[in-house]
Amino acid sequence: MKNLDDIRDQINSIDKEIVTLFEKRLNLVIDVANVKKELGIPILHLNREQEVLNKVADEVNNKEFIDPVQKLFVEIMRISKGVQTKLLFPNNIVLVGFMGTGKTSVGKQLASMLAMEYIDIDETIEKSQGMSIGSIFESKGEQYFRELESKCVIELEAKSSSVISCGGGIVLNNNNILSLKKNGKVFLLTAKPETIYTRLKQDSSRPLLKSKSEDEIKELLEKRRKLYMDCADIIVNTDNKSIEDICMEIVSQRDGSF
Ligand SMILES: Nc1ncnc2c1ncn2[C@@H]1O[C@H](COP(=O)(O)OP(=O)(O)OP(=O)(O)O)[C@@H](O)[C@H]1O
Ligand SMILES: O=C(O)C1=C[C@@H](O)[C@@H](O)[C@H](O)C1
Ligand SMILES: [Mg+2]
Repeated sequence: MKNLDDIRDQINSIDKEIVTLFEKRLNLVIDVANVKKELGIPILHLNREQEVLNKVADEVNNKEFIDPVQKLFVEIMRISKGVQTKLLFPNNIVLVGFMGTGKTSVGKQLASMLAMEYIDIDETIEKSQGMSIGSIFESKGEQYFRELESKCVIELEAKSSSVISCGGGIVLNNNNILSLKKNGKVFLLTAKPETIYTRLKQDSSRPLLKSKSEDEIKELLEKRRKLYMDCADIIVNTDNKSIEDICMEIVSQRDGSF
């Protein structure tokens, strides 16, 4: 029978090799990020992950280990992408815009694509209060919600390299925008009133839009238009675009300071 200590010694020495190799891999990942940055090459290479998974599967001797090896590489690539994006996106990506422009949908997918932390201000408030936004508006009033929103924004000043999806009314208090801009680039998502109406007509979770007509949406949008435009670093229209296309547009919009 094999000696347990001997086996553990072998595992320890393999772990040491893994650490050395992983560190080497991470350094190469950083090199890739720097080259991409310098040459302006798109950061995301969507087929690359599948190529790597196919390649490593070919390398496995015991075919029963293909699944665990691929799972390991999914994680290795997720961590590597996180290291790359920390370098390429040191700032937060802040998504603002009217209700239904897709801040939450786009933010979630963007964070996953770039392996960045995802923060949704509405969801953070709902979690901290143990109540839906509708219930907060109903039981405590809009002003109370706005105070929670501003408190949350101040706490987010400590964040970096995160995707932050704001609530639609974040622009109503300019101090919110000043805080978010300290560490972040503000992307304004836009959509036509008819698009917003179509996206949200079945959804009753937004107290300010409950059973509102397309014209009423248009009116509220007009009232807020200047606030949205004034805070935007980059504007991304979302009409007739898929969430994935919007994410790719945001990633490709980065500039030197981003
Ligand atoms: N580009 C898009 N194409 C089609 N449907 C979309 C698109 N973006 C968002 N939607 C849909 O619109 C609805 C609202 O989207 P989402 O919750 O992401 O908006 P939001 O900007 O976060 O709104 P809020 O300001 O209320 O937080 C969802 O049902 C979502 O699936
Ligand atoms: O535009 C707004 O004022 C709001 C948008 C939502 O994200 C929520 O924050 C809330 O429903 C208010
Ligand atoms: Mg949202």
